[in-house]
Amino acid sequence: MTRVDPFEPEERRELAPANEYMSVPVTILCGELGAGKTTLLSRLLEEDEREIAVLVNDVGAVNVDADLVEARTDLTTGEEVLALENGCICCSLGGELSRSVIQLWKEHEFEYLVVEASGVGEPEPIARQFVRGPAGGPYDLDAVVTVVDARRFYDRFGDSTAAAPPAQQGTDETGSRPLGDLLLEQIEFCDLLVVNKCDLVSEEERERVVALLETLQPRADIVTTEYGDVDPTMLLDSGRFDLEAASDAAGWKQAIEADAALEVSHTDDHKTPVDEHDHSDGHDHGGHVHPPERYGIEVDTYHRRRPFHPERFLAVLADLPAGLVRAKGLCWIAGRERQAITMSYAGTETSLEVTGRWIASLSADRQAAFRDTQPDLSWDEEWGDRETRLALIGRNLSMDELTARLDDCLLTDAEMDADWSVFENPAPTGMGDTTTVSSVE
Ligand SMILES: Nc1nc2c(ncn2[C@@H]2O[C@H](COP(=O)(O)OP(=O)(O)OP(=O)(O)O)[C@@H](O)[C@H]2O)c(=O)[nH]1
Repeated sequence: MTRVDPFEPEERRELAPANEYMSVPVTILCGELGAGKTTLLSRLLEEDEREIAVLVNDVGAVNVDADLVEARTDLTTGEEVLALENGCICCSLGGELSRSVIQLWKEHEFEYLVVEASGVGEPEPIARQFVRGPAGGPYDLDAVVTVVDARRFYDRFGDSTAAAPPAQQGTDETGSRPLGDLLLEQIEFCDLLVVNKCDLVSEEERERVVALLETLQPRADIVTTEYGDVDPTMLLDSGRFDLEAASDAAGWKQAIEADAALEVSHTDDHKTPVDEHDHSDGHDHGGHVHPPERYGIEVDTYHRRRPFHPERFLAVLADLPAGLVRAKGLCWIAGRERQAITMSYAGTETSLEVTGRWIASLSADRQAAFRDTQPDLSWDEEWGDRETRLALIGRNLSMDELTARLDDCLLTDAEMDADWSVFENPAPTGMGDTTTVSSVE
């Protein structure tokens, strides 16, 4: 098997201040394993006249992608393929990725760089390398593009009432991996969504996929296609990327921010936060901006200032309704008074991860410092900023029922006065620790 080696140096360029050279535009291509990234890329290399360098990263020793792309690429005329062989881009950030792209830039003349992120790479840290990292000098991030397999996406999220999922067609050599957060993170952090394999879905199924994607990611443009047949101008030099906008683009994040903003606009009403069940009917959306409800797709938020009983909450997480597509946000679990825990559900599993500390668990000085910088932070005299605020995105499911089930997990008044440390508690404790709960169908 021939492999494209890290290149023999031809002429070395030296890094100079950014204004002394034209930075090279970069498109990052993400998407689940087998979604069609390589197919799309091969077409792009064929159709675009420019000299395009390609950085492929893949997990595992055999870098099939690099070989495939190489076979379609004429290295002598300038299109270059560099394989990152030592694992995944996102695990070697700041190290191998930056070194590789800078080395590539120094040693080769090319007009455009495409980074094909493996199906398991998180797009945001990769993108940040090209904005804030050392690669931000010679490169200019133009767009993050995520390729979605329409068939597989529909089968996972499209319609829970369908009798039996259609047989896998085409190409699913990787088998059906449990859908982790990653697929949705790739959808939620991008500028353009390419819905590929549309030959394997009906028109109605395709429309449902698009409607769900629009809900999960209201900011991205969406194009539907077969065999990656996308106009190269959609992917290259599109000028779409904006780090701040991309970081805030996720539908769940927007729902939570709208909910929090609504609360701020209603502050001054001196509620007793511990007893505040402000969405108890599940429909108190006030001024939320929700996408039009199509195909039964709905976005809701759940906000409570009373902790969950750990065992009851985990039992509900193990039995979430099939129509729930995405749930994400911070939760307050009794017995974890320091840990701000992010709950993230993406189709089959929920992860609970300690992603920070409640400000209320810091020293008085540090609390004051944080609260000075966040004047809008709602604060309870007894519990401070501890709260649960989740975005819920689903289709054909009763949000009222889900809300009621979550409410049953909240501590009762008697439990509020009990010793919380005696609860059986599988929730994570250390920063970065994660507990994963699989939904039993
Ligand atoms: N039916 C159908 N098959 C497609 C389409 N696009 C790509 N394929 C096939 O799907 C398989 C996977 O496509 P790739 O382009 O290798 O997917 P990838 O995202 O690069 O996959 P990884 O490298 O594993 O991450 C190949 O056999 C393609 O021929 C499409 O639109 N329709």
